[in-house]
Amino acid sequence: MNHNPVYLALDLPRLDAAQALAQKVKDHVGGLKLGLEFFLAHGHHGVHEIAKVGLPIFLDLKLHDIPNTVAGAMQAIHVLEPAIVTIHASGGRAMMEDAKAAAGEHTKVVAVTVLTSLDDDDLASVGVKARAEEQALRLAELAHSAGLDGIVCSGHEVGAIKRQWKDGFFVVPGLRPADATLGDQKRAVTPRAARDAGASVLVIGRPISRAEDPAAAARAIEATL
Ligand SMILES: O=c1ccn([C@@H]2O[C@H](COP(=O)(O)O)[C@@H](O)[C@H]2O)c(=O)[nH]1
Repeated sequence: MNHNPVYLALDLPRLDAAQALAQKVKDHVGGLKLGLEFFLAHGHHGVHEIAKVGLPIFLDLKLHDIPNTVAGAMQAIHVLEPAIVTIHASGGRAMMEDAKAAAGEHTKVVAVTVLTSLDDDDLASVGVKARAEEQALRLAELAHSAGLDGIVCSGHEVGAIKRQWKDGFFVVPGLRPADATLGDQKRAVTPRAARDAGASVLVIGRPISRAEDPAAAARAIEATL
């Protein structure tokens, strides 16, 4: 894997716009993340097109269903050879075990613990009594014991999780340079803080994609790491 830990989230509905953005920033990021917005619009063809840029592809599909269905979905994307795929840890141990068993050997399967757009009050409103950090730690432990490669969590809890899972692969989104707006992210830290706390991959979207000069924004973030 490229040593630049930044993966650009290509959350754009148009394939040509996503290709153009990827070309602009490709020398300043280590990989490209394609999420539901892109994959539902462009499917396998879109992934092949973005892969031509030459960077590792992260398919952020956040699969969450019964084990048999998630395993089938993993098999369906096997041919795309993604570097990283996400599933939801709250889908449970059997779902995570079956997802990992169905993934290609070069694909890292990582489980989303607590979305970075949620805070303690949001968790309480869906019946989770634990605080975000406690819940993320619990789900990270479950993902570890299910044999996954790592987890997705915020920069607030990655350090604590890494202390329990020393060789885990930690994907951290919800990153904002000090002067950037949060938008819908509630548990945000700076890219540097996340890296210092032990993140393996730094996922960054709007601070680059919505910048007037995305390449300059990516370069500025790279310079802080
Ligand atoms: O907990 C999570 C899991 C995934 N994401 C994804 O990361 C990017 C963040 O984009 P920004 O524009 O930098 O906020 C986006 O694709 C999310 O789907 C996340 O934010 N939090």
